[in-house]
Amino acid sequence: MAPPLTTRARAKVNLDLRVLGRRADGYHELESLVAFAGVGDTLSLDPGADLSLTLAGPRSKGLAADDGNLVLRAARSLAAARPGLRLGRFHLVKRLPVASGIGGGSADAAAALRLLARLNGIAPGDPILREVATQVGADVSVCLDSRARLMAGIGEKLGPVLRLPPLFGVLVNPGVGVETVGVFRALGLKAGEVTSEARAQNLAAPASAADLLGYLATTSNDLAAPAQRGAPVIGEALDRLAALPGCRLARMSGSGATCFALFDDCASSAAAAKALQRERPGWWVKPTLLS
Ligand SMILES: C[C@](O)(CO)[C@H](O)COP(=O)(O)OP(=O)(O)OC[C@H]1O[C@@H](n2ccc(N)nc2=O)[C@H](O)[C@@H]1O
Ligand SMILES: Nc1ncnc2c1ncn2[C@@H]1O[C@H](COP(=O)(O)OP(=O)(O)OP(=O)(O)O)[C@@H](O)[C@H]1O
Repeated sequence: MAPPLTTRARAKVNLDLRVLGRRADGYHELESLVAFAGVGDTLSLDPGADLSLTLAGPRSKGLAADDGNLVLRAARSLAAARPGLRLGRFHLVKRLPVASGIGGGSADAAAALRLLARLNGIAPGDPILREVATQVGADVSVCLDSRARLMAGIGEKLGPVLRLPPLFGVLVNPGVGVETVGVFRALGLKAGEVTSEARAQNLAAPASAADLLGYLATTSNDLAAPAQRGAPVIGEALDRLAALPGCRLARMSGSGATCFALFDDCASSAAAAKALQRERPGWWVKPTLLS
């Protein structure tokens, strides 16, 4: 029997996030520099006639392997677009906190599309993958190849891949689930309202980590304030991160509650993660390279 096909579903980190306005359909136009972490879920696919999903892993509790799971939603959407698509049994090892601003579900959906593409001889660059990804969720498209780049529109417009200098990060989730829809709503924008101009379209890959940190210091995450109003513990996570020795930047990712901090080297990020985990044993704390 052939071994199952396997892929990683890496966490997405929004290094910055500007909300530019709200479209007539209610979705928000964004501009965000996105990077990917070394930590993630693992998805495998055992080819077979019927589509199914099983779950395991430290973060699978509370997540259902039902039709609402983004792995099955992505598979069904691709099957609808490609009649006759070969399917199979998916197995997801869930390590990323659910509803946490690091796109775990989106990464899983993108991973499902990659595995089905491999099984069915669909080329990674086939436009059908991008089309289906965009239907499944705003973040799924950027997770298809999980490379650092600028993301715009509602998440469907992707800039060229950026080779970022290595970033030594720590990811922290203070244990609260945050629903993306509520955070966007809390911005209070009216349909059709424009709040700011696009700014970063011509962003070139920064030559050094210092250049990138310099750029990031001029930006922010516009969703942090509304997310913190709903979940004040996010403010505590940001304060704890900022107080760690060697922290160069502490910021929330996506719609929260996961926050990240950046350090100059691997030893500093590892020491910081260890110290924070000791201080807050109930929080999810991961030192990781962002690229
Ligand atoms: C905040 C980010 O994580 C930044 O990367 C993403 O924009 C969110 O992406 P996502 O979780 O894949 O979002 P979806 O599952 O497509 O949308 C969830 C809900 O968030 C709101 N939403 C999402 C994306 C967007 N650009 N504008 C929105 O207003 C919509 O109300 C939508 O119903
Ligand atoms: N495989 C999956 N993994 C995680 N969440 C899933 C999955 N399938 C469905 N969901 C549902 O999707 C919603 C969003 O989960 P996810 O973990 O992707 O949020 P997120 O990290 O905030 O995403 P983003 O950063 O893209 O906004 C949750 O309400 C969750 O119940």
